[in-house]
Amino acid sequence: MAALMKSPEAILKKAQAEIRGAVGNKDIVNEDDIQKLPYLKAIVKETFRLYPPALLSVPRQTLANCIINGHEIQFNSIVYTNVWAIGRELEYWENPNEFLPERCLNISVDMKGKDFQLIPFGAGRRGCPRYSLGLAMVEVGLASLLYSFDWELPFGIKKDDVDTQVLPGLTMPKKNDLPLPAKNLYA
Ligand code: HEM
Repeated sequence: MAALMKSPEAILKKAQAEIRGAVGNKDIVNEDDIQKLPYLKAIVKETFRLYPPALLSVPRQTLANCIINGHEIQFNSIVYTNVWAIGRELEYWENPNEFLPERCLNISVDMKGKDFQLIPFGAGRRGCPRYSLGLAMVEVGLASLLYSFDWELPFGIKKDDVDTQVLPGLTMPKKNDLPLPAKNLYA
């Protein structure tokens, strides 16, 4: 929501038009609806790229000496993958620090752990085993918020004032709350 509220209003409006068009007057968004919402899915993917909930992977231990990108890694080393930095790597992402959901429309890169430029659910045999459930929870949750409510910034707060700072830790909680007045369309 912070990334959306910081972005040009057209992104939020486009997502809401897509969701409301697909869900109609059904009053509730369910998992089947999500397959008809490519723009919503692109927003979620772009959000996971910029703000992966776990910015470092769970550590791994090497079983043998190896060389990665010219760096010698010794047997028995503990290795962390910086998922946050990979998502902002210029080699893979143009204007990497910008929130641009359009870039995630029609790309083959998915988040299941086989495309290493986007690994918010980790990768390999210890990658997240409930990837599909986690992703569905976020997609249905966000789609429901955008379907049922119109959102605006608190009085006196401008887009540039919305911060995306996070606190350090295993996951990335938002540092400062963003209170958003919501208008329920279906009340
Ligand atoms: C948005 C939601 C979620 C995100 C972003 C997420 C992310 C992750 C990440 C990054 C890892 C470490 C992967 C690695 O180091 O390669 C992980 C592991 C794991 N996740 Fe998730 N996860 C989510 C939801 C869930 C849910 C809903 C469940 C269970 C119902 C779950 C269960 C697990 C378990 C059991 C592991 C450890 C797997 C292992 O060590 O073999 N996750 N998750």
